[in-house]
Amino acid sequence: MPDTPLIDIADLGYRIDGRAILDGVSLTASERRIGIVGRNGSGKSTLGRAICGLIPVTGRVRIAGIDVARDRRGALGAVGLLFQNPEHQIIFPTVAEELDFGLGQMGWPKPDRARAVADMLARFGRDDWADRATQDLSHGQKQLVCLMAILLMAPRLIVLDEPFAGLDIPTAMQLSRVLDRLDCALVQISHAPADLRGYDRVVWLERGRVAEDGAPDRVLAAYETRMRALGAGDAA
Ligand SMILES: Nc1ncnc2c1ncn2[C@@H]1O[C@H](COP(=O)(O)OP(=O)(O)OP(=O)(O)O)[C@@H](O)[C@H]1O
Repeated sequence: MPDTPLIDIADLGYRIDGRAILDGVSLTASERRIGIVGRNGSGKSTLGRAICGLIPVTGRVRIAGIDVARDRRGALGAVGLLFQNPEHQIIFPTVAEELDFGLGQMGWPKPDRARAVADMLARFGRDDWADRATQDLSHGQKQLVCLMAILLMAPRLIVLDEPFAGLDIPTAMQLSRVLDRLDCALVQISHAPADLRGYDRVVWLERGRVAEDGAPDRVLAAYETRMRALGAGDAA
């Protein structure tokens, strides 16, 4: 289906206690690198979860043609989410078990899973991590485990929720290189324009709605000007 957009979102809505968190968001996109910016509480993480089919929204969310909220198994091969906090993602005591889980969910036989997990660890030069306790890993190491777990499922799209938050400079540079090399499409959520340098398209969310959508230079310049104006006053 060459004409199927990678991201097909129409009139997306999500409410908590009657309050609109996402309100009429529409986005059709097939770019490889898409940024989502917006200030704290604008709905970025919620949109990320909606793109992955993890929350009950109104409207349409299709990723690579898959209705991600209804077709959960199909969604695993379509889109993966790197959570803002890896503590919220990791559930198993060892790295190998953590990496194995998603493939099990996808129905892979055990020997194939073990081979794929070993290959993934080798790809990142972490062959000795299989039996490491996940709870003993640093924040950046946990994040890498989460990213490896997603890559094993080979989704068409990965949503990264503030992936650089809390990383020191070398770890951030390493992650940046890892992300640059990925073949799959990325949606990166950030409030730092510098994180989205070189991206193909940027969507600016404001109070759960799309404020601007388009070329990064234009959207990020408008976003930064607006954020600085807000920051200069005391009412932000
Ligand atoms: N479980 C929840 N219960 C109540 N309100 C929530 C819940 N989850 C999100 N919200 C509210 O929804 C709004 C959007 O939150 P969201 O986390 O999507 O914003 P964000 O743009 O990712 O923010 P940040 O940059 O601070 O991470 C916020 O006002 C938040 O308080």
